[in-house]
Amino acid sequence: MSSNITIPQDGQAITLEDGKLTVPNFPIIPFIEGDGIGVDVTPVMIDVVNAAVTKAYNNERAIRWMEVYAGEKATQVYDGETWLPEETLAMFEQYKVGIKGPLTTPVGTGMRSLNVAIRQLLDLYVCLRPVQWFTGVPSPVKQPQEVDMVIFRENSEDIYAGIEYQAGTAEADKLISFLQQEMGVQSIRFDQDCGIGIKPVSKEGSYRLVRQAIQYAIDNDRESVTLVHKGNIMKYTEGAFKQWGYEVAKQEFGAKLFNGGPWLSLTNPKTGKEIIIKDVIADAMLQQILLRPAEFSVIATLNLNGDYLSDALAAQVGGIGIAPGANLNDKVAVFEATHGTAPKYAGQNKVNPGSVILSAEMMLRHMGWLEAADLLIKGMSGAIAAKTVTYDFERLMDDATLVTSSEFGEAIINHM
Ligand SMILES: NC(=O)C1=CN([C@@H]2O[C@H](COP(=O)(O)OP(=O)(O)OC[C@H]3O[C@@H](n4cnc5c(N)ncnc54)[C@H](OP(=O)(O)O)[C@@H]3O)[C@@H](O)[C@H]2O)C=CC1
Ligand SMILES: O=C(O)CCC(=O)C(=O)O
Ligand SMILES: [Mg+2]
Repeated sequence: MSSNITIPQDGQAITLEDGKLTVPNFPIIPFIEGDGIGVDVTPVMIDVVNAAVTKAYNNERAIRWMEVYAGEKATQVYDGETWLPEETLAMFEQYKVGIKGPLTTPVGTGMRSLNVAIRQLLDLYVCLRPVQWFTGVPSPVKQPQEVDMVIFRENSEDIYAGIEYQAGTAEADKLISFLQQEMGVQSIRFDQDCGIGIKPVSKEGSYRLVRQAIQYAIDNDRESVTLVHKGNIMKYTEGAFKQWGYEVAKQEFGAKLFNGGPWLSLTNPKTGKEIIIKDVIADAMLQQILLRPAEFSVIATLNLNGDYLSDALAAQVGGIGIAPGANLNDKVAVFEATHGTAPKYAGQNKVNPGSVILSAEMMLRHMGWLEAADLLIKGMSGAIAAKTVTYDFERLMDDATLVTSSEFGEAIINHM
């Protein structure tokens, strides 16, 4: 099949050797615009990043953006039925660092999530979502400055694996019969017209996620890693995740019992400080993050818990309009907003582009372009402090000036 992607001729690929990225001065970065509000936020992100890079490095460095396709735009560019072209995945793999806008997933019917498919097909097993407050952002909590957490959400397993059968199908009936007849299951309350799903959680998948979370705590001088799970109810999936999390802390990082256990502690080899490894059951965690946010720093959790937790925490610091994220493995990184396609606002130049812009800030840091990343934060802080904000913040702030998505981007650039 011929390609629909135009590779910038004046750019070079980012490469990886012995786990270290080599970033040329004119790197090619693949991006997916995204469905719905993708058209409102992604072009603003590109303008803001270009401005930060130009300001930081004059014209000695610049990103060569390369559009790749997924979602509705892919169906327009390809043959009408291709939602996630193979060459899109191949480009992310080849160019090592990319970024994407949100993609629509129909509810209760239709195809499975393209966002989840990208993570699974590229085995981007860490979903990294930092949650931090910017001074002046309206928040429903009294002390949003106490929220400073980094979520490591397992991104390749759990019920997001998509092993799920619709009620009334031969597959659902077969699986239910197997469970009842061969496994002695008696607890399926209504076995007629019953949908059924499976939740795979492995030792290897849990180990690699928690390993990254602990390493992050070491590298970034964080005081704790909290394993969040629902292991009292789902003993051999969520409970096993907790067990394996403690195990990896002991076996690979030398963690020891803290005050007689069950929590652990280890000495950060870089700072000599203590890092506590603890666990909290997921429902209790959702109240703890509201009542005692200062007690949590790095969080490691399974896919569904991480999805819920990241939106709940985002609300405490201004909402999903400003919450960034990244999907990572040891080779490839695809940065991505936390929010979805917000269809009711699509094409209105209204929503907050902050989430994908801050995802790009994480991307610049990942590339080692720290000066540009810092400028981006400076611009965002300045725009918020000047109260030139999009509708989501404006409706909660006194005396704020309401701006469009693109005007917010301009305000960020003006404050760099
Ligand atoms: N990674 C991805 O690509 C994701 C995709 N999705 C998909 O997106 C679609 C819509 O999902 P939905 O549950 O409605 O979630 P959305 O995140 O799209 O929107 C929910 C609400 O969040 C607020 N919001 C979202 N984005 C912004 C923004 N940039 N600026 C300001 N406010 C924002 C709006 O709140 P208000 O109404 O208060 O203004 C909006 O109505 C679904 O198909 C879903 O599967 C969902 C999440 C992630
Ligand atoms: O893929 C989707 O449609 C939703 C995914 C999601 O909510 C998330 O990753 O946070
Ligand atoms: Mg989500």
